[in-house]
Amino acid sequence: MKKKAKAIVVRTAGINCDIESVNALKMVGVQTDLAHTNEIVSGKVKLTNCDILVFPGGFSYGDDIAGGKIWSVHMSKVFKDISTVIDSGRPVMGICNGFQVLTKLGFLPTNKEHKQVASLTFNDSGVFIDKWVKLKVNKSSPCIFTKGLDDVIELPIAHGEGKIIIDDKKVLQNIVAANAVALTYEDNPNGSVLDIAGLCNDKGNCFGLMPHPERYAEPFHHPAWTRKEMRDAKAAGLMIFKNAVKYL
Ligand SMILES: NC(=O)CC[C@H](N)C(=O)O
Repeated sequence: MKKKAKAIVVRTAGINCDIESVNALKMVGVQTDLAHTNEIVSGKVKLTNCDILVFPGGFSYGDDIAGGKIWSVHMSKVFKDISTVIDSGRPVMGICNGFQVLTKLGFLPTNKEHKQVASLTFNDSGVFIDKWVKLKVNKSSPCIFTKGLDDVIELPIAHGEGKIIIDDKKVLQNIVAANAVALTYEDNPNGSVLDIAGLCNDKGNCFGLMPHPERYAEPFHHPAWTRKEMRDAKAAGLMIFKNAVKYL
């Protein structure tokens, strides 16, 4: 892509990782607009005008009903525009609360009817988990965001509803067959089926993940950053954003 890529980061009441997501995109050279959900629903901001679309993490509408539920109802008013962006192959990422939204809208996992076939619900432990975790990268996945990452990366998680549940065995089979599980937990902290931490669509351009890549955009974001090897390490979270640009 010759011209500077343009991204839209969507925010709404209760979102708290929007600025970090904007920052990560700017760090990889993307011109990024932060748009409120109301501006998008009213038509003031058109989602189809971006090259990269990000739904960041947080506690939209206070996690009322379920994490991401109310936000997904608002975003369903521009369902067609989100579909257009995804179907055209542009990178779309839902981080944590954003992943809950993409799932509740029926964009993840891939299914032709865009029905909700999965959900993210309460962690098995019943408590909010906030810690750094090790994640295995599925090298066979079509996910454009995880290309070239190390076999195992570290990112922080911070969620109460990170357990992905999928009842339909066919959906599970399709996910496995398509290598849609791009990231798995080494030590499943929430009880997710298949240890899923990150899931992409069949084409690999739409990606939802519970860990927070925007919170590891600089080596010093890592808790062990004062150790020489970590100071020199590449921040895995930033690589995920960089991959979106590389793909364009
Ligand atoms: N950090 C987040 O985006 C968390 C998502 C949601 N509020 C949860 O607790 O599950």
